[in-house]
Amino acid sequence: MDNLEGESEVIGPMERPQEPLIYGLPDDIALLCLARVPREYHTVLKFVSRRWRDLVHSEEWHTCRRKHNLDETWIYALCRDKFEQVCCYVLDPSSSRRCWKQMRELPSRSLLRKGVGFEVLGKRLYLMGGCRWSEDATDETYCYDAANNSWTEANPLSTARCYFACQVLDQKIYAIGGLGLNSSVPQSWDTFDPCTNSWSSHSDGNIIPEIEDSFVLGGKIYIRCGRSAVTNHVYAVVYEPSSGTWQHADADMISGWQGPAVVVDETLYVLDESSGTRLTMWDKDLREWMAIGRLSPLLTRPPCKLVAVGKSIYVIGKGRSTVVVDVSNAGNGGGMMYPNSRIPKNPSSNPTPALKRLRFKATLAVQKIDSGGPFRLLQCASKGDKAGVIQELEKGVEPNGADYDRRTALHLASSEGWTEVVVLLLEKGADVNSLDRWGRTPLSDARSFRHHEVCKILEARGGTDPVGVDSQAPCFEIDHSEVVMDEATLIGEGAYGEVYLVKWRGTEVAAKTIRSSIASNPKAKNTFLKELSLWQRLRHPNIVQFLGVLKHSDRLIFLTEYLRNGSLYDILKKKGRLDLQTAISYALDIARGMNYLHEHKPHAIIHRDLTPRNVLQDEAGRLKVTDFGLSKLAQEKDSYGYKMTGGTGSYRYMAPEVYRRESYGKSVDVFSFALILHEMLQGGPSNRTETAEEVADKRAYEDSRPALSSFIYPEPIKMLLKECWHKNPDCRPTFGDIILQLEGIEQEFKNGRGMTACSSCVVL
Ligand SMILES: Nc1ncnc2c1ncn2[C@@H]1O[C@H](COP(=O)(O)OP(=O)(O)OP(=O)(O)O)[C@@H](O)[C@H]1O
Repeated sequence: MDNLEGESEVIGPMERPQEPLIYGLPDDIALLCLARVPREYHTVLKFVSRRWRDLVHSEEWHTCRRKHNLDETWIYALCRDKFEQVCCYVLDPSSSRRCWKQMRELPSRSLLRKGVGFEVLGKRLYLMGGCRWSEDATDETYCYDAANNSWTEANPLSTARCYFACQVLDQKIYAIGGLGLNSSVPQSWDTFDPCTNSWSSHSDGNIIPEIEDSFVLGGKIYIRCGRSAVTNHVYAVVYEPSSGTWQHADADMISGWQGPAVVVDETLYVLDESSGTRLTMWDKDLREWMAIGRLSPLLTRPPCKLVAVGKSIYVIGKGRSTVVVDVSNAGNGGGMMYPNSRIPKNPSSNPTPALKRLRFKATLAVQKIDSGGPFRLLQCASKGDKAGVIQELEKGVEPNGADYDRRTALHLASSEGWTEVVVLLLEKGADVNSLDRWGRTPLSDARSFRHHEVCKILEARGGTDPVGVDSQAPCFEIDHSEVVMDEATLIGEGAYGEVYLVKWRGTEVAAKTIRSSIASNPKAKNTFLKELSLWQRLRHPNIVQFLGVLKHSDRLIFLTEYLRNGSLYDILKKKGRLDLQTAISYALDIARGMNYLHEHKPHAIIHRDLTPRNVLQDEAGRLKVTDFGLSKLAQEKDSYGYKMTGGTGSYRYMAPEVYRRESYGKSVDVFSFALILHEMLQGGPSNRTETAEEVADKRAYEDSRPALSSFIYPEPIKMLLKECWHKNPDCRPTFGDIILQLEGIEQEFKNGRGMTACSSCVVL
């Protein structure tokens, strides 16, 4: 607007008549058309012309959008990063690619402040007051205009304050109580009127100190201080605008205000975080608090903040973990409540310190060692990064999963780099040079993973490494004479060649033969051997174990462990649809194996070709992932003269970005995983009438996804699938997240409540 006025002074409307917004349309109609453009595209509009830019910045634009119900609510979250600096994130709840995005520039002076006030008024965001250890409370106020995406210094608060409450009532900002430069600040409040662009100050002895939470209900502001640790009493007061005074609030209503509160449609909701996270609602007619439901501790990361948008409550916890609950669908009764959706956290942020995870694993290992029983290490590895789960486990809930003997535990700990667990196991008598069945010692494992700390510990205790595997080492070679190839039984055929069941030193193993079109091409053979040497360093219960390459063979043949039950493809073909519990348990197996690959150091291993054919089952029923990394070769089909995707149908599981030949990352495997989980519950692939390539094409260019019938897919599984096959790769969860979600669902199932799927929610 300033620019527009300034410009008209120089040029003048008489000299150059203003161009219409859209040629051939009167401006008022053009404005109505343009105002319909969603907010995420406003930046694009601004680049069209100066007039359009000024229009998007103008109050007229804002008023027009509001008048026609076109205005959109975005959520802003003020956070503190690991360097204790203030940072602000924004979320567009209506976007199909919902993700928290960081706002670039914040006023530099407020970056290190604490106790800053933060409030939204119309299209403006206000950052008020705050203090630092080296700076008293300030009255500085900054204003962010969402329309032109810029911060400006605004009129300062009447009173310098920090750690105060902020609310908006009757289009005015209230900055209430907190701490300041003198003792009267906690009993005072300032109001900001945008019409006069000024602050005014007031005081009232009833305002409580140390305000912990606030909300506006029925045209009144409620504030409460922390609960008394002795009496558990909640103390709150309410502001009556008619008299301009603060009075004691309704005791019954306030009694349930035990956590962060939010108002939806003039109804008060509170998230009680005292044990787990429970959503409750104040029924003003019955004058009592009603339990709405519990949110899984796997999904929420307290302490949380609540924000209401329409009928949805956004529960935003640590690390901006966000779940959305639609209160019109939430039902009540206090049972487990599944959020309507979940906003994936920013993939780049992982605030959990590694040490915490390590300690947690060690704790469990100690428990198991002391009780003389076997160990359960893997579950700790995958669960350790969620505070909620740690608490749950510490309360004595056993993780489900496999037990490990001391030797296997030591091998696992060495390859995972669990220093403390390695020390514990050695102290408790584990053999430092115990060989696994592939002839490797814990030191071989630690070296191949470059876990230097673990290597030092093992070397100091006499650890040796007979295999001598390091990153440059060639593939472990197996003497041809040790393998009985004459009695080989053909068990399958894939893109690279045939697979045989053979005996190696008396043990049944799978021998994979590689087509001569690859083996005779030195470059291809080299790449292949490199991939195999990476595979040989991996060991995980959900990864098929690589054994070695046959030495002096005229063909390229490598051996892996033999999985008697065949592939998941065979299982689904034979059994059809799996029951929910089996599907979840299988999905967990795959996710754990994949998580191990994705967390591989120094570089993540991307499978690229995760399909039911590449998931095999052992005799005990456990699923293992195989053939990762090898698909890199298959993509270069022209040079090697063979084709990965057509025959085995990998196109059906291909992420859109791979099909479109765009750059891609780990999340391509998450996409494939979703289709496998979908298939397990459905009994086979969807769109069977179409060719695999047609299916992939539609997924890539028409965003088509398999149907999710409510009769088959319970709500939490639907949610998970939608997240995993999200068209934006950045919005897909990691396998670590997937494991947590699946474990939560599995736990609910095991608790005996079962799941009844219905169209809108899951009743547990
Ligand atoms: N280690 C194994 N133990 C038991 N059966 C196996 C093993 N490896 C492979 N198979 C069987 O052999 C079949 C062919 O395997 P292979 O890995 O060569 O091809 P694929 O996975 O079916 O297809 P692609 O090569 O395109 O990934 C599998 O479907 C499976 O039934």
